[in-house]
Amino acid sequence: MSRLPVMSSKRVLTSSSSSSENAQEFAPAQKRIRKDPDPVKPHAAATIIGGKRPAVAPSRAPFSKPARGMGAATVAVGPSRGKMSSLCLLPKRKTTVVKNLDFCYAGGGGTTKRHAWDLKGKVSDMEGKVRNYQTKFKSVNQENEALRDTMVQRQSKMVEMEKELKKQKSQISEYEEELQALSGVREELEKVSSDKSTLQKELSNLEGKYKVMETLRDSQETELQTLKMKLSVQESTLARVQGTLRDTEEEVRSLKETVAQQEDELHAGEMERRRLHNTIQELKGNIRVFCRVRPLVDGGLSKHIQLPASDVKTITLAKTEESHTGKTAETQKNYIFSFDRVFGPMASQQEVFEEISLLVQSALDGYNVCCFAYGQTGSGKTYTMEGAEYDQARGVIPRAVQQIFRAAEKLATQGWEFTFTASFVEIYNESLRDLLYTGKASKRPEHEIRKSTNNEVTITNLTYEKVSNEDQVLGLIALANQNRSTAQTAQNDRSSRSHSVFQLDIEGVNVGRDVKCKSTLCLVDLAGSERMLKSQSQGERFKEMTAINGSLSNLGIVISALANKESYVPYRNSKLTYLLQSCLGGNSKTLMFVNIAPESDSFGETLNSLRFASKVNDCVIGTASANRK
Ligand SMILES: Nc1ncnc2c1ncn2[C@@H]1O[C@H](COP(=O)(O)OP(=O)(O)OP(=O)(O)O)[C@@H](O)[C@H]1O
Repeated sequence: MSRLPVMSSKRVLTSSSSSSENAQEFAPAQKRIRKDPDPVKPHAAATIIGGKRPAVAPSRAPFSKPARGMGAATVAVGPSRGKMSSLCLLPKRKTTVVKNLDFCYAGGGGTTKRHAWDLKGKVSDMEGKVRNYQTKFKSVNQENEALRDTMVQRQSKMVEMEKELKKQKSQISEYEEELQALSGVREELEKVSSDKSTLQKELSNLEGKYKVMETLRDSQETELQTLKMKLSVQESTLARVQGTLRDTEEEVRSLKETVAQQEDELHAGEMERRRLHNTIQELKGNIRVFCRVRPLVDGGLSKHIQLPASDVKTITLAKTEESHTGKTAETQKNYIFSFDRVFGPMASQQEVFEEISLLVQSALDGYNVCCFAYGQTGSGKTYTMEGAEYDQARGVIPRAVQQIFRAAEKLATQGWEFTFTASFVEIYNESLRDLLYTGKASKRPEHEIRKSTNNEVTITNLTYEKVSNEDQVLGLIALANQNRSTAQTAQNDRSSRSHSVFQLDIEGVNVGRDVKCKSTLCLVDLAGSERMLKSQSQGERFKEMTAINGSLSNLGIVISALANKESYVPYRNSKLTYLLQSCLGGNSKTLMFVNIAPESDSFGETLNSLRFASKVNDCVIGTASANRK
């Protein structure tokens, strides 16, 4: 900070001013000193003759010319040369000396002119002149001494001034250094100044922005005020709503409690319904037989089948025989059969299904259910099980599937979750064929029936398709029919001579109640049951008939063994009974349709079918228990 420019500048100015003063005072002296080395030769100065020279001018010199005017005076006795030199140092003094000399000379000349003979007088004049000169010389010497003193003083002053000059010079160099340093400072200053201008620009920009921000802030403050007002309104609304919410929450809580209570009741009711439903089914019999009479092709009524209007459980098969004796015209033999339900030719698909829908419900409740259609070819088995395309003609399988998915949806509201797996298999000549197979015909795999340790029956390499809705199942049924018709083209009436088994595995779980159930709904369209005389059947047809008759009669034997609670039930004797094993055992509900063809020429087969069905109907399968955990 000691190098503040202003202060330094002042110092410089002060010094230079004093220096200049000194210089002014000193300069002339210096000039004079420089001229001095050449001793002044006083031009027109008097030639001073030393003391050695005769004090009297040569006698030859005429008195008429005693002085030379402005020319050099010849002085008889004068100061030494050195003293004269000293005198000549100062021009002014020189002038004075010259004047004096002139005066001296003129004084000599101013004396009264003596006669040539007045030598005494002349000597006296000359002596007077000498005395004058001596006096003058003394005064000049004194003056010279004074001048010398002055010169010495001046010289010492000059030395001082030189010292001062030296000092000033060093000061000047210091100042110059300082100035140089200051030039760096100036650069810095310039930089600082440029920075300053940049900063000023930035500042002005920022000020502009600040103004914008201020405007924005003002508008936002206004907005904030508006929002605060709105907020206060909202807060009061919120407080009101919160009050309402608290009330509502309280209400919801009590409603939830009610709902939970009702759910408990509902679940208990559902379980009770299942129990009662099962009781009813058991009372109805775990194996039930429904008889269904197909209408005649021309729509008329069959004469040999009688269905009493008041009784829906009886069917009478009447046969008129001629008397052997011929005395009476005709004798009529009636075969009366009772079943759980007999459907006449006018019974609709809906009517038939209503009777079995209770069993379908049992399947969802966790009971194995098996429903199969038995009867001669063309008696209406497929119509009963599958029906036709249009809605009212839909058979048991599509209706059962629809009922199951709808019921599952309803049970989902009570916490039940169901998974369904469908399979469709054909048994032809005691071999299994996957009706849901979609691969190449040449790569059709072989199938075997396997029974697991927990008595679950499965078929190897069979397609088990996970389904979650009715349409998916209908798609699979269509695929199965396509597969069957392909096989049928190769072999006439093959579908009549094979059993088709549709199985829907149902698994239900109610996590909330920790309840599970598992069951299988098995819907079977059996092969035609007509007997053929061995003599009339040959080759492949004979083999087919043997297989069909074998499996159907074994079905009868199995049912009979179950009814008699025999220790050994020959399930393995045929593929059909082995496959239906879990649906025919104690833990199952079985429904058999016996389909009747009304034509007179089918009388024998009808009688056989009714006898077979009657035998099944007499069986009471052990009390079923639901597959629950
Ligand atoms: N209750 C019924 N009402 C109207 N038509 C029926 C009825 N039952 C069967 N039919 C018709 O009779 C014909 C033969 O029926 P269906 O094919 O169901 O017999 P099936 O016993 O299945 O024969 P197959 O053993 O050859 O398969 C079909 O045209 C079918 O539409």
